Amino acid sequence: MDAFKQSMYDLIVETSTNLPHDVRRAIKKAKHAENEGTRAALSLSTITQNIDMADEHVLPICQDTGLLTFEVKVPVGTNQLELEKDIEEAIRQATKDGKLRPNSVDSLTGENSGDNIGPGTPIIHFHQWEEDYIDVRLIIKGGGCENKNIQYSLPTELDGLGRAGRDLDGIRKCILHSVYQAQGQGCSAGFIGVGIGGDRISSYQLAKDQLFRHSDDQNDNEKLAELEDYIMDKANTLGIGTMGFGGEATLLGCKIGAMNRIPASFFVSVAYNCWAFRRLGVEINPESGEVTNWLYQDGEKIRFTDSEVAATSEKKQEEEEERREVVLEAPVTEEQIRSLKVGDVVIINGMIHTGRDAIHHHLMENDAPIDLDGQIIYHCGPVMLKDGDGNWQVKAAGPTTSIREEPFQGDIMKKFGIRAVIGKGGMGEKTLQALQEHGGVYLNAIGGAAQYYADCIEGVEGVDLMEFGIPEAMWHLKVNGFAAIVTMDAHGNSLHKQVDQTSKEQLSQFEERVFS
Ligand SMILES: O=C(O)C[C@H](O)C(=O)O
Ligand code: SF4
Repeated sequence: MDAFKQSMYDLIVETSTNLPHDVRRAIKKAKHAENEGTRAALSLSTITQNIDMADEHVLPICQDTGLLTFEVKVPVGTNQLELEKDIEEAIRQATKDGKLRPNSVDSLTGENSGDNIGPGTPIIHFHQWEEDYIDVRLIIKGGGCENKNIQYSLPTELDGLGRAGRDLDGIRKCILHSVYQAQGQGCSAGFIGVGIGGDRISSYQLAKDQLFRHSDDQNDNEKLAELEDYIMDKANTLGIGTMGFGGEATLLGCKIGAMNRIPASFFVSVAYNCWAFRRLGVEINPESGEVTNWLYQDGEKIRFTDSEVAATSEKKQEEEEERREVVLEAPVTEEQIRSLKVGDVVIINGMIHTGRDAIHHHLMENDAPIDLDGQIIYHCGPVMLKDGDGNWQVKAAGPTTSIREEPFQGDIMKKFGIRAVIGKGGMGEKTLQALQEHGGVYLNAIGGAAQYYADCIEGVEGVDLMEFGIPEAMWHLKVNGFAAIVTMDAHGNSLHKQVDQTSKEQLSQFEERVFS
């Protein structure tokens, strides 16, 4: 590999496996904000444990290694075509090495290109500049948080906040609303980049550009600096918390940029990024292709397993939340499931089977490749690699956003006798009703904790429907000590519904004008 290609490979691997120092600082702060002993605090501990594991094993922090987006600044006269080729080669290699999940899928046929290269993937933006070095910034942003991006066209009416007009106060309302609507589905606590003005496209681009700002920088624009502080303060009172379990840490960072617009349009765009905020940058010598400086790595690197940081929180919970631990092993009976309640922690041993979008779609029309009676389905698209002996190894395996399966989940559970599904972010009314009728339960795993869960997987016992590609196939996994929390039970209770309601009530307290 020549030097530039190697530098790009290093950038990709480092971005996927090692969170930048500024992001680590923000997560540490959140840990101190959470009340000790709560679900949110325990989930944050899993997250920080996962961050350290990914770093130590040089494996993906989250199994969704996202859409790779490069922002490249080059001295005038640099051959951009050469750089593009090298970046693509580096991506191919990182995919082969299990540092990236094959994530590039044909939008019409569903076919996975297998190497992360395809029309539109990766995204590479080149810009020329007057400096004498190359600056490459990379963000790998997963699908769950990308789906929670939102764009507002002002004036508009907002749930809980009323009318948002074409002024700073209307912008304020949109941003607060964007955090509320994301709930836990984008693996909160999250970071947001906000773009004001432009057209629909440039507004979103500006929002994403904000994610390249340093987490602890100060906005040059006084009004926007004030708004950023206000949002950080108020969004963290919404009570959404880690993974939407309720809690004190909902937003880890807020960066806002503004540009001109044309008189008839007024857009506010929000790019939501999960806690697994994977973005890094390097400065490169254009002659040698070597890295001269790593960006976002100033200050000390926080390692969460250090005893001082591991002590979760400064705040003590007044009353310990009641928590029951139940061990489950498939096949699970209806009686076992009906005995579970929201808040119980379930420890799973034995077999679980992955199934996400393509599998759910398939199962609506077809038979299952194995008997699913009493079984547990895991909404997960893992990173898998074959070892030297041709055996599959799990490299990363956290949950995916479950709500996408809402139209199918209840029917599929009933059709095949499935008793439990594990996912993240919760599901809706249709599934909640089916859980009640059929005797089923929804278990929430911690989003992004891909190393933590991969560690619970003792073996891969087989795979079906490989034609859907690695993330979408049905993997049969033997697990030991796989922990998840009951967030929807067979008695009509849903923690997600409850947090949505309370956070909406909280949101409505911010209806009054603040900025004139
Ligand atoms: O695709 C995945 O594995 C997860 C996705 O990023 C999600 O948050 O749903
Ligand atoms: S699973 Fe969660 S942490 Fe991973 S990319 Fe999706 S939103 Fe981010």
